Amino acid sequence: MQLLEGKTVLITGASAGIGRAAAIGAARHGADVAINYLREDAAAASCVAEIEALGRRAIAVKGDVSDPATAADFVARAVDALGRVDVFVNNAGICPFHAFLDMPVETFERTMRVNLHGAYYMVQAAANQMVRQGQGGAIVAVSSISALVGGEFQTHYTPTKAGVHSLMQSAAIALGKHGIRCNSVLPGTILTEINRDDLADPAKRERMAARIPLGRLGEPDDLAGPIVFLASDLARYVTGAALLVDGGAFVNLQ
Ligand SMILES: NC(=O)C1=CN([C@@H]2O[C@H](COP(=O)(O)OP(=O)(O)OC[C@H]3O[C@@H](n4cnc5c(N)ncnc54)[C@H](OP(=O)(O)O)[C@@H]3O)[C@@H](O)[C@H]2O)C=CC1
Ligand SMILES: C[C@H](O)[C@@H]1OC(=O)[C@H](O)[C@@H]1O
Repeated sequence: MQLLEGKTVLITGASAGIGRAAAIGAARHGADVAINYLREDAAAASCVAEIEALGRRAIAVKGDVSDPATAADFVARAVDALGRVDVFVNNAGICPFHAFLDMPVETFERTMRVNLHGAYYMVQAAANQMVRQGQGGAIVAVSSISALVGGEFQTHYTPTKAGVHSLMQSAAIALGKHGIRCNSVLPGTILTEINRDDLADPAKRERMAARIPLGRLGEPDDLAGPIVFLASDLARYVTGAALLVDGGAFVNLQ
């Protein structure tokens, strides 16, 4: 069953990791896809090629989500190329691990600007396009288990993920009257570039894996299904919700 047949999906931060898996997952379910990315031209082009090989249309638009102008540009170029916006996935994010007491101001501010401000500008631009189209839509934000729990070296990061989760709750209220649903996914620890250095320490990696009832750290593709589901009409009465995708890590106290 193709859950996104005939839909156009926009995804930020989709040259790699979770965003890329979601982009390809959406294409497998029949969607045309526009991806945003920051630096990796070749990776973005290969994501586009993979989507086209599935028989779907795709474009890649380079831009820094922390710049408000990027949001308007991404949506406008996606509409030019693909015609409309049915689904928006806010995924781009960074997590430069650092201790709290000597957190550099630039690291704190950059993390806030990319993860939270970027989400705000992008969700707002996508929602305005959906309202103009007048046929509703679905917005899925990639928050995190870190919206609910802390991390010693993530004091700048976890508040952004709580903020994204909260943004989806308020946007669900603001946009319900337009038929636009807003939900978040809360991934646990997923093996990507964002945590490659952090998990290079075998002891930490084992400790993280040991608390997961399903017995392994996550892979980007573990997020594709939940994101496609929330984006699809199967979830037509789901809005303001948050779906943990963590192998059970959050509920595993003892
Ligand atoms: N991996 C994990 O364990 C978890 C991740 N998450 C969240 O998932 C999301 C994706 O992370 P993940 O796939 O792991 O990370 P990756 O580092 O693998 O991918 C990050 C993606 O975001 C893009 N990106 C980074 N900064 C910007 C920016 N300023 N503007 C536009 N694009 C940008 C990158 O583009 P490029 O490479 O081209 O520069 C890349 O495509 C993040 O929001 C993260 O917080 C949540 C919970 C757990
Ligand atoms: C990057 C981390 O490994 C990852 O990011 C999150 O949001 C999770 O909480 C993990 O800590």
